[in-house]
Amino acid sequence: MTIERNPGMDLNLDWIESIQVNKSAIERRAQSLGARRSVKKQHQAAWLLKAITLIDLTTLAGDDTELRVKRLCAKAKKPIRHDLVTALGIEDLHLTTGAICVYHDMLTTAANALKGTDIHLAAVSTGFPAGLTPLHLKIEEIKESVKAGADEIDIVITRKHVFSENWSALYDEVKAYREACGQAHMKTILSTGEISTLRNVAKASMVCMMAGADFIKTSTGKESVNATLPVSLTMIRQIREYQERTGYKVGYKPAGGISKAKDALVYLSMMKEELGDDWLQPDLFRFGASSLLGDIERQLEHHITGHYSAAHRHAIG
Ligand SMILES: O=C[C@H](O)COP(=O)(O)O
Repeated sequence: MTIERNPGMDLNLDWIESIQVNKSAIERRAQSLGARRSVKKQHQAAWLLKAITLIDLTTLAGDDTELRVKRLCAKAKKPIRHDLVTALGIEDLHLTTGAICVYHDMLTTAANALKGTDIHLAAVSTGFPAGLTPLHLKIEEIKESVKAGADEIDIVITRKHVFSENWSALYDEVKAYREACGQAHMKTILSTGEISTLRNVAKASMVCMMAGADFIKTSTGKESVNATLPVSLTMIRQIREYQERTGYKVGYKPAGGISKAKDALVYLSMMKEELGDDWLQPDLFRFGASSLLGDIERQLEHHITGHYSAAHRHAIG
């Protein structure tokens, strides 16, 4: 599947001001998604394998080392143990994660380790996680990361533009980042745990898409509240609205605190039901996660005892 890049559009403040969010309906829907079994038991292994292909395998710690990043890249290339691959009969799938996500300093190490693979390389940027460095330095940081091999740039927005509802300032900022990214895909992190209301989340999502975001992403993973289902529903409904109005598909990346396989399945069934199968592909959906893969591997181990059948592999394609 080839996804056309989001070209963005002129900021339409009337459109932004008209955005409403029905908080109680969103919360009800989130509750029902979380409460029911998201994927039938016999299909779970196939969906877990699919989830692996959608992970931006992440390390964003102050004590990151080249060795840690090399190990992470090795894991991205062979995300599950050889004995599990054999037991599942999926040697021919050449399963990998969608991307590796690191700080700028680790890009060269990661780019070398990922050479010859299709795994994307994402860099967090623009003064991640707070985004409070001067604008010209943030633009320079993006350019340096693209030069160092990143083909995806995860930018953070200036939260005060949201608090002050200064939508044109947010639009100009994100548009400048978009230009600096060049051919690299841009994921726009809203830090939804810090921008208070679902209405702010919805409006900021739309402004970022108008400014040319290829993905909108919930969180840095450093806020006290990260990805949640109500926030996700709010964001993906704006993605749907943007597509209905412009014809362009924008991707979604929930990030931060997603560490359980069963939560990943809830996210996947939400995407399928709300936006359709296109949003189950790595071009339009990623999990930003540092520890989800470990739990998926553990759950796959349980499944080997009987529920997996090669016939379910079509769900991965
Ligand atoms: O963008 C990715 C997040 O920083 C990962 O957060 P996590 O460590 O809570 O999975």
